[in-house]
Amino acid sequence: MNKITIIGAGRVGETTAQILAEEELCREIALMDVREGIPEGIALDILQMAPFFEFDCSINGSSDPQILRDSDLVIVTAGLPRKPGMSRSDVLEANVRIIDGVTDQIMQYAPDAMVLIVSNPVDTLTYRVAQRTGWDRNRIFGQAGVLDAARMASFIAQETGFSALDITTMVLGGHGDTMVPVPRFCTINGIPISHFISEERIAAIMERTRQGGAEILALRKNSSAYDAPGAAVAAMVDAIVNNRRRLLSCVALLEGEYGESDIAMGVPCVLGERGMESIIELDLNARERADFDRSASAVRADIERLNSLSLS
Ligand SMILES: NC(=O)c1ccc[n+]([C@@H]2O[C@H](COP(=O)([O-])OP(=O)(O)OC[C@H]3O[C@@H](n4cnc5c(N)ncnc54)[C@H](O)[C@@H]3O)[C@@H](O)[C@H]2O)c1
Ligand SMILES: O=C(O)C[C@H](O)C(=O)O
Repeated sequence: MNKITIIGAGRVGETTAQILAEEELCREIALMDVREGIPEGIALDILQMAPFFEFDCSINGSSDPQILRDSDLVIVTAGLPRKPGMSRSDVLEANVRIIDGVTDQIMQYAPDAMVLIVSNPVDTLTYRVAQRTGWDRNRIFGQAGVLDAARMASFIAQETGFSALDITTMVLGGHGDTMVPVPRFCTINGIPISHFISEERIAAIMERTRQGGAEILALRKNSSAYDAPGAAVAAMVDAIVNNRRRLLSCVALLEGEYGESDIAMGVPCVLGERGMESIIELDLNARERADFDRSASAVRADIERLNSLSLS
């Protein structure tokens, strides 16, 4: 891939840029932020890591949206993070106004790009970008399940003492308190986690996963998570850039899959060079289905709130 632009040079944007550079996932990284000087400063700082990490891609920053020109992929991390005690939905109203402006800039300067949304509430904002652009849904998708699955895998690694490398997890639904970790699809080198962990402890890990973002927010106080989120975004970029066709939980616009439409939420997707290439429909059991439906209702409530706002 030639050029990736990150809109929002805050904590998640900066961490993502660092990892993209270290892993040399494209030839050119651009950072854009409304805070003048900040994106330029971050770009210069990351560039000076090049001799240590041995990369030679270019990194530039600007507050001018023209920096978006020629982007193959745009990553959106612009917007407010929640504060302790808030839900991700509490920043919807502030962030949709930011996301609308950013979407218009992407449509003007990078009309052929794919767009990866990170800003919260990520399901509703991915839906919003899809609606506003009208672009094919393979080009518009969000990051949530890759991070949530990594959190669950790290908790399972702590619980069992096994390497996180061997742990595969799956988290579906909206990226909120109703997210749906699916233990039936969680394994340690192919062996179901129920072989190693009691039902009671699995339930505790599922709940800790649902609260994974809030746990970090409570500890960090002035900031929500950004290290693992940056790594999760980079993993998605790697799947696209290298056309790996990885099966990852992504926020995708549903068109009848899982019995849902006119909504975006976390489902297993194939991620490759064309972006969100397809959605895998799993045969959920009654319990999983009920949890998925509950999560869809929570996302739908946010979409209804979004639709009731007077926005241009
Ligand atoms: N989906 C996920 O898994 C996930 C994970 C972590 C964070 N997030 C979300 O990502 C967002 C960013 O989090 P953060 O910790 O980096 O916040 P932050 O405050 O550190 O950074 C946000 C940046 O956005 C910039 N910004 C605001 N309006 C802009 C605009 N119109 N154009 C360009 N830049 C603009 C701000 O100046 C700031 O630098 C939050 O909404 C947060 O909740 C999502
Ligand atoms: O918790 C948050 O608000 C940020 C992000 O969604 C996360 O899960 O870390």
